[in-house]
Amino acid sequence: MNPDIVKERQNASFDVQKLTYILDGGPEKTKRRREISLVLNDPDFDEEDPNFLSRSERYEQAVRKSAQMILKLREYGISDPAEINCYKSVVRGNFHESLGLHYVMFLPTLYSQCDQEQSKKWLPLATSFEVLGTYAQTELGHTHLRGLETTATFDPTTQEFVLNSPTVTSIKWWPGAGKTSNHAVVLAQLYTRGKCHGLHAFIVQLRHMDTHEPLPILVGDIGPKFGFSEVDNGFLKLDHVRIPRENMLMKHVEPDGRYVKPASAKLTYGTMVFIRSLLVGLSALVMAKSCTIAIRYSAVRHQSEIRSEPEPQILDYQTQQYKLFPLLATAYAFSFVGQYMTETYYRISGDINQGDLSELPELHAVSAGLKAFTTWTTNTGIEVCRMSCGGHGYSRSSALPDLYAEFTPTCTYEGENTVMMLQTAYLVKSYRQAKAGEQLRGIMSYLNDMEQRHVRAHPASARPALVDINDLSDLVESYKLRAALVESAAKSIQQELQKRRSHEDAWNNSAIDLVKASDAHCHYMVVKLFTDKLSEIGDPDINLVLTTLAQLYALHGIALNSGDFLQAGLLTVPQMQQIPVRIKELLCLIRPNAVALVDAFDFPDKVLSSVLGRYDGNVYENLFEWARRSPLNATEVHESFHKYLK
Ligand SMILES: CCCCCCCCCCCCCCCCCCCC(=O)SCCNC(=O)CCNC(=O)[C@H](O)C(C)(C)COP(=O)(O)OP(=O)(O)OC[C@H]1O[C@@H](n2cnc3c(N)ncnc32)[C@H](O)[C@@H]1OP(=O)(O)O
Ligand SMILES: Cc1cc2nc3c(=O)[nH]c(=O)nc-3n(C[C@H](O)[C@H](O)[C@H](O)COP(=O)(O)OP(=O)(O)OC[C@H]3O[C@@H](n4cnc5c(N)ncnc54)[C@H](O)[C@@H]3O)c2cc1C
Repeated sequence: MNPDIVKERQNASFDVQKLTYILDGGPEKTKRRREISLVLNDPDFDEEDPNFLSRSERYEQAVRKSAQMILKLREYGISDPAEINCYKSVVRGNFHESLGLHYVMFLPTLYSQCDQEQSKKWLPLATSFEVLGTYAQTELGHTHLRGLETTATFDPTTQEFVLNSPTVTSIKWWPGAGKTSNHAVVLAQLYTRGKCHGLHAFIVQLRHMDTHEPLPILVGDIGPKFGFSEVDNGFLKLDHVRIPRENMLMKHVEPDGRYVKPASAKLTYGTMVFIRSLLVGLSALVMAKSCTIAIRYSAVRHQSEIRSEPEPQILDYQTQQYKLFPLLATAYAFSFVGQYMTETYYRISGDINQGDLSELPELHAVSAGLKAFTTWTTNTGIEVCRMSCGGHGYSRSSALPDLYAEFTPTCTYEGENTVMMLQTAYLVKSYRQAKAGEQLRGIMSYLNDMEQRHVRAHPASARPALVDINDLSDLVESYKLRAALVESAAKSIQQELQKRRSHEDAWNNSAIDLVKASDAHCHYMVVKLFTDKLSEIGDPDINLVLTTLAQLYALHGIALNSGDFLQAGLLTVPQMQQIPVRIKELLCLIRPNAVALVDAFDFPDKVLSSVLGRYDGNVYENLFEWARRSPLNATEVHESFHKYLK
């Protein structure tokens, strides 16, 4: 064990184990997660580092691993969806898998959209992996759902739907598992009796069940990408492909071609809401991994000098702390927001299953906004962690390049982040409702007292200094009032309408304000949920260290967005000048606990897959060993010497 890291652990002021329990949701859950993590000792999962393999080898390795995972899940009797998720994220490490989409999109779509008869047919096939599925929605030319071109036309004479990609731009593009899957959920515009009824989901067989040869359908892999090398993102061109009427999910077409409206057309989009909710938790996980790597490495890396003494640990540099500790605070904040998002998703989808759709718009708005907010923040955070590791952060051995490349598409898939932020129609609607005197419930209820607060851009000098920057509840209140930026967005729309612009143009001309409002709303939610969590934590040592992190998260966010807080008169200039001073004090308070705080995330070394983030801190000898495994070192003299240099 590296002596620096031993010393760091001795300095901790709290019980790491107890904090792990809080993150997991209780000691029982930690125990179970650790039991599941033991699978890492299984020799069947001993693999070469994918960074030393070609794309085709990586794909093959991932398929082998996916198949092994399925067999082991059965062998160990793991069937609870949360446990399957845990098991898979342990085994998968930092990479995605070819069968990932079957689990996260295909199966959930079947679970939520099959009727009884369809469930009876498809669920046994899909859960036994005879049917391997993908989710084909996006097209070469479109992702906006109303604009999708693929058609499904009902033919009552044969009781079939005819699926067609009428143009090049309508070719399905991106769906994972282009080479792996034999079925797809295809999203297409439904036509029956000559009328279009909008987007619906259909199950389409793509490949022969024994030979895996494609049916008369063009299907394949779209080629190498920024990351996701293990995943065979695919294309799919359908040329008047016929499927039985029973393959339409939720069956909205009667045998005579009559269309039966669903309770809400948006239920077809349910799988996206599910994944967006999951991505909040994934952001927390990846931020936590990145911080673990960068903070442990910063504790064992010595460089330059502060005083004329031996080289200090780089974690002692104030600037290093300023780069990393706000991200550490963010990892904790997002962990609690992830827990909230999961609970909210299951609560509201439970109500939806019982026929109560009243909270669907809020679930959609919250999951879309938090997905965008947390993935954007995490994406930039991983890169800060990588940079903070200097040159070694650039090596794939650090895992940070892989974490970045695998995570960055979360800002794009399941709804491009700007587009997701623009799903703020709900916010503006709520604002208008509150202004009209309606009492809002839930997370939007803060808009109820907007009129009394009069939060508007007028001189700060005309306002009382509301905020004690050392008081978390005051900071939460400031974020809440800043979230009233929605008022500016609503006003911008109003002004555009007064200029006789159409509603659509008024919306587009106010889009920057709308995204800002949405961002401020999400930021408020994160600060509030983090602060609320503190009241549940009885252990005084843990409460203290998490309170310090929550204060840092809140103040750092104000410092980054100082213009908003000053403009709205929520803070005075002298208070704003106090914030950097307080932030520096908080960095000093966090410093002795930094390593213990990342230890509490409890990532086994094999899951982190990072030479820099090793628990024992023995970085240099392992970096050397890792480099020696590089395929370029397989021979002492590379063949290119004989071919070109000699
Ligand atoms: C510790 C915990 C660890 C947890 C770890 C968990 C591990 C999980 C691993 C997860 C890894 C995942 C790996 C996945 C691999 C990649 C998967 C990628 C898959 C995809 O990308 S699939 C394709 C996704 N595509 C999109 O998301 C398209 C985005 N576009 C849209 O959604 C729509 O076009 C848009 C922008 C919403 C507009 O919709 P549209 O209907 O065209 O527009 P309207 O203006 O007509 O809207 C009408 C109305 O409906 C409301 N609306 C829209 N969407 C929804 C919805 N989903 N639900 C409810 N309501 C919705 C909208 O707000 C409008 O409301 P109004 O009241 O204003 O009428
Ligand atoms: C790794 C990966 C895996 C994927 N897996 C799947 C899958 O399994 N199945 C599937 O169906 N799809 C999948 N996708 C596709 C993914 O869902 C889309 O890429 C995503 O929805 C974004 O759409 P787009 O690529 O068309 O971007 P575009 O919508 O073309 O975005 C391009 C730019 O235009 C801007 N823009 C677009 N619309 C608006 C607007 N209304 N207002 C303001 N700005 C706007 C965006 O902000 C962005 O800056 C995957 C994508 C990736 C990268």
